[in-house]
Amino acid sequence: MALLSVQNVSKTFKDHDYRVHAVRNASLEVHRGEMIAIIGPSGSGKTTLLNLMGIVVAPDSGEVYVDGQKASDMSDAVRCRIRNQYFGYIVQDFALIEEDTSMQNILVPTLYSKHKKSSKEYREIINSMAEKLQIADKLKSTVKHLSGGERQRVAIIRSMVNDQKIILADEPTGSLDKDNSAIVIHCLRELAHDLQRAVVIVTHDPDVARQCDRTFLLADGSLTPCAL
Ligand SMILES: Nc1ncnc2c1ncn2[C@@H]1O[C@H](COP(=O)(O)OP(=O)(O)OP(=O)(O)O)[C@@H](O)[C@H]1O
Repeated sequence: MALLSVQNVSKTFKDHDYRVHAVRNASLEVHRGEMIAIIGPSGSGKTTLLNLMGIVVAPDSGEVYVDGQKASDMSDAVRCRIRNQYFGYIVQDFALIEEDTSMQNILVPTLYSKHKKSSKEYREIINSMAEKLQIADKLKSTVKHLSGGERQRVAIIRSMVNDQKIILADEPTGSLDKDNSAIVIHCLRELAHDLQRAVVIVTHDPDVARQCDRTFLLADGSLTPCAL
């Protein structure tokens, strides 16, 4: 069974007097252990599709299933719990708390977790991931002193600290140079292939998309598989 199944979803926004068809009848199945890229021009609906996949936004029509559970059947409380339990988000501008340390930022999702681990267990997970991502020495640093690549690696650890199974990354390399971009993509590949998470990356960058297992093109809200 697919970990995340998006079936014929559409989303329209009303913008003053006219309607914007942000996503039209899109379908996609995401499995454990794979990294998927969604590419497309600006305004083609990529962020909206990611929000639909992450059950942040409800579709006008169509359905989203998370690990077989139908999103439209969930109460607000259940949807919120499923979102926290299953999804990790990585966004372009990192969305970190600048005045806090890397460790404090990474621990934020654990504050809302229903299945709390002991602080020793969290420390072990975080230290092992930080070693892999080569930022173990930055865990006690204040985020405002970190480079862009370091911040993004902190955001990656935060996205998986609660054992989230699906990582949704919106332009995760958008503000990074080539070297840092390569490190971040390498980390996301490890999350997918070694740790069996499902990773979905929205990107403008064909080089990033080429490193994914499958690529889809979103054009004017319509999603189609694409070979690069
Ligand atoms: N809340 C909203 N209200 C009105 N229109 C919206 C809203 N959110 C998105 N849109 C419109 O829907 C379309 C798709 O937007 P979206 O942000 O999903 O595109 P995108 O592919 O992620 O763009 P970019 O690559 O520039 O970030 C755009 O025309 C956008 O203006």
